[in-house]
Amino acid sequence: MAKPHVTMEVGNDGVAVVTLVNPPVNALAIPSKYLPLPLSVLTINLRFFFVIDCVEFDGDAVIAGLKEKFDEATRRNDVKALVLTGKGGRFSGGFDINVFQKVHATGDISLMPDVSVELVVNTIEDCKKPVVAAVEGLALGGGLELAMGCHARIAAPKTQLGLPELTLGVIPGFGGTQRLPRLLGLSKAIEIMLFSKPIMSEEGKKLGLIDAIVPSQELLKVSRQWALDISERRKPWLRSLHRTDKIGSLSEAREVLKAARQQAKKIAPNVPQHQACLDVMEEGIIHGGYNGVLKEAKVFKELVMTETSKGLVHVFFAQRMTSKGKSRFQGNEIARYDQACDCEILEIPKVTDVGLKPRHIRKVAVIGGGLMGSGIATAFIVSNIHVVLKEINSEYLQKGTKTIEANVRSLVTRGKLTRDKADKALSMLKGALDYSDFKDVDMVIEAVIESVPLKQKIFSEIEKVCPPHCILASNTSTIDLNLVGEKTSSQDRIIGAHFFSPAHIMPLLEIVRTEKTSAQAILDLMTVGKTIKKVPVVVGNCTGFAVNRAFFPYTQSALILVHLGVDVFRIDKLISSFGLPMGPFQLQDLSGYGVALAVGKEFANAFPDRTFQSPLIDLLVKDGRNGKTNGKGYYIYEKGSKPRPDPSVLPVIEESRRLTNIMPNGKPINITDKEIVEMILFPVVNEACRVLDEGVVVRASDLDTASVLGMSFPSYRGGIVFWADLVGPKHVYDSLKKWSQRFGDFYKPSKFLEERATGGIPLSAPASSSSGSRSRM
Ligand SMILES: C[C@H](O)CC(=O)SCCNC(=O)CCNC(=O)[C@H](O)C(C)(C)COP(=O)(O)OP(=O)(O)OC[C@H]1O[C@@H](n2cnc3c(N)ncnc32)[C@H](O)[C@@H]1OP(=O)(O)O
Repeated sequence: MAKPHVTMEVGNDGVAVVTLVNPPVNALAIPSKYLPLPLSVLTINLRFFFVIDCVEFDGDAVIAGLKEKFDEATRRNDVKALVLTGKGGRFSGGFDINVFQKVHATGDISLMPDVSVELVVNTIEDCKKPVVAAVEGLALGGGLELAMGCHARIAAPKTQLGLPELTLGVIPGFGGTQRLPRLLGLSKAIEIMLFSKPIMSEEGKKLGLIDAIVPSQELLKVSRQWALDISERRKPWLRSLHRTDKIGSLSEAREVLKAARQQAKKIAPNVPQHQACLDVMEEGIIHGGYNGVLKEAKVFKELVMTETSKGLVHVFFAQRMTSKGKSRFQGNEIARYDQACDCEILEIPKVTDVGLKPRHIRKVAVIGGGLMGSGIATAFIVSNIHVVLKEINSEYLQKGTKTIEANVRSLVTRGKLTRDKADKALSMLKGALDYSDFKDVDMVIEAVIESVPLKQKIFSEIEKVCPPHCILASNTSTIDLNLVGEKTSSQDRIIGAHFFSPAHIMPLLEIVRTEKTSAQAILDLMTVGKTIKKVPVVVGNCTGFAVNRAFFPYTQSALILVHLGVDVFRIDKLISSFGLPMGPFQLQDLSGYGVALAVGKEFANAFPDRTFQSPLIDLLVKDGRNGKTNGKGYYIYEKGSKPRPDPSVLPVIEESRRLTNIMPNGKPINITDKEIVEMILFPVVNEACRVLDEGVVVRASDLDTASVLGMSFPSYRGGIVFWADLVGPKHVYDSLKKWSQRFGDFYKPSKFLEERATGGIPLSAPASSSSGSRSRM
């Protein structure tokens, strides 16, 4: 892998073209002065046992290279003007996020370079010669900020422009909070930054961020000419930071900021970067752009060190790690460093490390057109993959087809799909009432109800009608796949493709392998999973797999608390305040009591020592409640209004409490808000420890990704294992131990947790850090 660098070519026209070279996204890397020696951290958990072995490379990084080339161009008499661009059709994906990770690992903020004044203001914006940015593909974060420091921006069509820094727990740090409002107005700038929503160059042109859009092949030619035109005063020489024309009056700006602060409180109540971003913008409006830049740099550095940034940066890399064969070196604990490619090899054991090539999946059959089946079918057709949807009668088939049409329409309404693409997608769907269309499918995904005999029947039928290469997948969320495939002789083709509802929207795809599933089937499903824009996480076979298994104690513990006398609505409110989209009882209303009962039964069979038997759901059903489906559960659901707590559910809960009779001395327990949250989430951590111990996931960060994408665990907390490590395994262990003595074995700490907590080892440390781990991979 070539080292990140910057090139400069000076043409006969007197224009120096300065090019960022750091594939794949031309991230703005810093001199690797303090980079750790890769091998020193390979088996050590990066976040907790970081060892710094300094090695000095010189002059190879993008930021240092940029300064050097600009200085040279300024000095040279044959250079009249400059064009800044990126190699490989992508301008820049921004500042190198690996540096954040290193700062988090070492706690050394001095690794962050001071770029915003020295490079963007002094070197680029105040350059004695005009500078034009030639932008293509994407200009995100620091990439767009460099472009905004230039005196004009020429873009290729459909270039993505955005400042997504808030998704990493920081704010733009190269002057973006100051220049974006000055270029396109305060309201639009706030929208782009607060929602981290990129715009296309076409919109950028309308708003004034982009000066011209030209075809890709003319980008450099036009940019060179534009730069010469500025130098010869045929075009204006504009410094963004000096502009005020789009900001409006101070009182108008304050009104806009006030409204944005209210909105930020709603959309991001638990994180600091949204309010900080608005404060920094306000500083620039009141005291001028340069002071804004200074405050931005200070706040940026403070935010980098927050737990929010640590969590979000962890999630950024964890998501990209789930299925990667190779990756640039990041010091990941699970990886093997490969000197030949100067990268690390992140393997899915016995899948990505055995030299297989993925096969192309062209046609998929989905069995069952219910909520899950129709969502899955939608995900495939919108990614240009043919789907045969099979149902048992024409009424169900019609219902399934209608749901798919509605799904596709909703994607159009939300701007995720054009009308043309929607029509094309729907033309790729075919309904079927028998197996005649299955003879040339590459994969079948069964998505019928959770019934072992029914699934066994279906799998023995499809084994006969599908071609021998066809992958036979089940969307079961809990049932052992060995059972599903028991009546077939195709165990090597049987695999779990566990989507999360709504399947066309939720990004997680749990790929469940049994001991017999072939590596080829796993690789193919991983590959097609990425094609349909899912994040595939390969997991081992056990009841509930990784996500549902780790999270089954979530509802269980909430139920225990209710039966100990804690109010359901208090629990839901606290869990929402913690950052999950809703509490466990509203979730039960939403997913339906039938699902809760069926899934509960599976877990009770598999883990009888840690299930809590409660009559509550039966009592709710007897009381005419079915959750959201009939508008009445713990909450009342009415069209057009938010769910409202239903006080009439309280006598039903009282009856359930009377029957279980677990309140100490018959009295509700006294408990703090913090303890409620911990009593619900620490059992999840405990189960996650068992999942890690049994090797159900390849690496701890996969469970973090799965918890964020499958359970909507707040990404700014980094995922369930990451969060537990921040809270401290010792605290989790001590609390569970205390509760187990008071409330029973449900809370008993697992062996893995005990070992890690007492040994002072993070839960995310690799298996070799503690003894006795088994693997299901
Ligand atoms: C001071 C400044 O204000 C602070 C900043 O600039 S912070 C950075 C702001 N920029 C961002 O947040 C952009 C983050 N990146 C992305 O959103 C996406 O990667 C992308 C839209 C650029 C490309 O997406 P896509 O084509 O799907 O490829 P994706 O797999 O995500 O990325 C390709 C590789 O580039 C890496 N990468 C992307 N952006 C990166 C960045 N800014 N720094 C370091 N690596 C980056 C990814 O980690 C991945 O590496 P890998 O192949 O070794 O795993």
